[in-house]
Amino acid sequence: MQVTSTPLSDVRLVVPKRFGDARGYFVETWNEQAFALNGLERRWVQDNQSLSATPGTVRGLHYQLDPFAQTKLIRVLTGRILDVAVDVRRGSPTFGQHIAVELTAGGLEQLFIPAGFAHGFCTLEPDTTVAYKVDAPYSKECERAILWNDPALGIDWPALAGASVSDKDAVAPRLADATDLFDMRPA
Ligand SMILES: Cc1cn([C@H]2C[C@H](O)[C@@H](COP(=O)(O)OP(=O)(O)O[C@H]3O[C@H](C)C(=O)[C@H](O)[C@H]3O)O2)c(=O)[nH]c1=O
Repeated sequence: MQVTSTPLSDVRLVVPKRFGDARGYFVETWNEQAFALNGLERRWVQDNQSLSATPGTVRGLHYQLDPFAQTKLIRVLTGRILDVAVDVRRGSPTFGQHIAVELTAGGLEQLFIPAGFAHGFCTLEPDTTVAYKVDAPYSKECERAILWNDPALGIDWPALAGASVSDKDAVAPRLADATDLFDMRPA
């Protein structure tokens, strides 16, 4: 398993070892010991999966507040996405900064996003299926969103981004207007 850092502290790109043969391949998509050895131990409590039919579907940018803040481990089962994490922790040296990385079914790449980051993606192919583990249960009350195409974030979405967006995501506040964020500043 290969784990690489990203410009956002604690956000990691994970690529599991692929055992290929004439039939195809086998991978361990998650292994408690391997993840713990890389400082990525989490007690996953929920597995999620979404299918997006239209290329250019954008889901996000979402996060949950404490006590249901979530670490997420994202991978693509079919298709391709541009996966984005935005630091929404006031006081963080990278507050408002993001990373954008392509995750593909064929490449087996995974993105490990700790709590404190808003997460979203744009699908790049039809019928893209995304699966992700979370270490806290869904909480509608603690769920928040920031606007996916907030110009201040400077996310270089592909031209097709926004072909399909939920009503909720279309009216999310810009980061500057968001009231409920994480806070790393000293009390
Ligand atoms: C997230 C979630 C949703 N739901 C229900 C609530 C809605 O009735 C329905 C669709 O939810 P939503 O439109 O929020 O789904 P997405 O837009 O794919 O949201 C996800 O997209 C971005 C990329 C994320 O990182 C989040 O994990 C998650 O918010 O599923 C549940 O029952 N459990 C859940 O854990």
